[in-house]
Amino acid sequence: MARKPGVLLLNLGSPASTDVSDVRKYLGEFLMDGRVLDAPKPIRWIVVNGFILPFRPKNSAAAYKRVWTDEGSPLIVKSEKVRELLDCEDCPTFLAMNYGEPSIDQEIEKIKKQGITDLFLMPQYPHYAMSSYETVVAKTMETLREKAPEIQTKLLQPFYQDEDYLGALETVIRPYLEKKPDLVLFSFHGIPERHLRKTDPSHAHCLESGDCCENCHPAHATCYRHQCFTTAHKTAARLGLARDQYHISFQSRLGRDPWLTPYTDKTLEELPGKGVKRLLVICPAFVTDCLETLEEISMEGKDSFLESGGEFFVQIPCLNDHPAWIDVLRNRIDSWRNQTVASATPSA
Ligand SMILES: C=CC1=C(C)c2cc3[nH]c(cc4nc(cc5[nH]c(cc1n2)c(C)c5CCC(=O)O)C(CCC(=O)O)=C4C)c(C)c3C=C
Ligand SMILES: [Fe+2]
Ligand SMILES: [Fe+2]
Repeated sequence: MARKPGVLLLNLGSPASTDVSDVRKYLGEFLMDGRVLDAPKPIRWIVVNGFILPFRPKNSAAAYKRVWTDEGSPLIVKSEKVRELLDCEDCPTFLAMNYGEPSIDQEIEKIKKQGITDLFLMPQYPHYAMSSYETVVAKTMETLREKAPEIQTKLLQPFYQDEDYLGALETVIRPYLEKKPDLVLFSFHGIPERHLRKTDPSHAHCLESGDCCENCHPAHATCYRHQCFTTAHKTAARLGLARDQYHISFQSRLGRDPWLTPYTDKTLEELPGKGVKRLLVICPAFVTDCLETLEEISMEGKDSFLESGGEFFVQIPCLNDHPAWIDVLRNRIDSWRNQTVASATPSA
């Protein structure tokens, strides 16, 4: 039977609009995900509906309004551009979001209708976290099992130390070093410390000592903290940055539980007092600019750094549709296609 390959890009998703009601619907779907808020379902329901949804949607909607474009959510618009650039007739590319639209469900329907036999799943998350990579993969695999079990799949692994991804980051960051920063801050999306312990298969390694996530350990196949450190250290090495020329922090904390530290918001307030006046910030956990980079860092973070005595602040854009990143994705797709065709061709 003739094989028909296709690609499915996966990301987190945005509300349908900046209306408070749409933001509430989106946050409800997002936060009722048991891999995001991992309390038992009835408790999660009470926390989400009793304590978060009555208040947060109004503030989040205001934040989304600050970054929303005429075409829609930056995350969706930029992801769609990437999809268009990768799309081709003999290997169509689809885009689905874990929450909101385009949904995984509707895209898998489309994929099925187009007769795709082999699907390359490409989660746009460089690092493994149960609240990002794991949840989008779990939902996609469940949907495929239910709607299209006949489709063969291949899954892109977390690419936090892939030399091509690091090379693309280097290409994007390097021109900004001409601005002579005092420091480069690598700010990653945070996660609760509890999640790190849960995804440690040994249940005895991560966060057990200060440098546990810096060392080699089998637990690191699913250790978000180790993977973020690795991305930062390897990118810094490519850029020729010494250890005192860059800093690593974690942003976007939600709730009162301890999350990975140091926190980006506190770091931005403290750095000017430590003599850092000129700062570059890069957010490598996001391949696509979104609310958390464009509002939390470029607006809120910048204001806070400058108000604390900083003099120069630039947030380096995410990889988005940069040609260096599109090349990386296209190469991954091409090598998968070559392997798929080769494995489908009977040997003589
Ligand atoms: C980079 C990977 C991400 C991880 C890990 C992650 C964990 C995580 N997030 C929340 C809560 C929220 N995140 C929100 C927005 C958001 N988060 C990511 C990525 C990761 N989240 C992205 C790409 C975005 C932006 C979406 C966009 O539309 O631009 C939000 C919504 C906005 C807000 O109200 O602040 C919430 C809420 C938790 C609790 C969590 C880990 C447990
Ligand atoms: Fe998030
Ligand atoms: Fe670890």
